[in-house]
Amino acid sequence: MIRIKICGLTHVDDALQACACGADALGLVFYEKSPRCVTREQARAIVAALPPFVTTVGLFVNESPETIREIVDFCGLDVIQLHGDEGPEACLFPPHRVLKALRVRGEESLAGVEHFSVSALLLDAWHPDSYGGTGQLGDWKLAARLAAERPVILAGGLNPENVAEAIRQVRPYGVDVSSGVESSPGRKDPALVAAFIRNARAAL
Ligand SMILES: O=C(O)c1ccccc1N[C@@H]1O[C@H](COP(=O)(O)O)[C@@H](O)[C@H]1O
Repeated sequence: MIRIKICGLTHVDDALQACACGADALGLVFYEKSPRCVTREQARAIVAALPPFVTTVGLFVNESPETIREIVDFCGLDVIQLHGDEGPEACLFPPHRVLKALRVRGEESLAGVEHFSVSALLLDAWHPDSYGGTGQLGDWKLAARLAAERPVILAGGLNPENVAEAIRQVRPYGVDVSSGVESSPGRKDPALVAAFIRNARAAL
């Protein structure tokens, strides 16, 4: 069964709509340079409004461990997503589960992945000017190779049109989408979110 994460929520109503469509996880971005960045207070209000059995993920880019722990505790987040240049030793937050994002640009981007003791690797597209949320398509061939060995969450440029084919080719543990289901940066389009989840579930 494919797990689906909708990332970059900034409003309670968008988050509830994603849950109503069957999202397994919701991502909240704590990176000031992102157009999807939320304050701790906004994130806490979104988490508090969610129904049970939905996993909340806090996304951080090169943030200090102390700040990450503070935010995770304050907001009641379930999972930590590290989407910057964090090395293996910076990905340990017991007892929290961690997703480490790798921005893939060729084979060498995956050198040393065996050193990451994380719940899953999230494979995103590489972009020269941005850490993520760019809508740039990832490398599905490399992702498929890694997904055969360990849990991989596929991200980067997914949308309702390509998500089923991506799942067929890569066979990931889960998929993650941000810009591909937006009406504008930070706001989700209800029809696109519904179509993304429907098409992902219909894959395979
Ligand atoms: O969403 C952002 O603004 C963001 C900023 C910094 C790092 C990661 C970010 N988002 C993550 O990027 C990938 C791919 O996004 P997209 O679907 O291509 O728009 C995804 O994991 C987002 O969670």
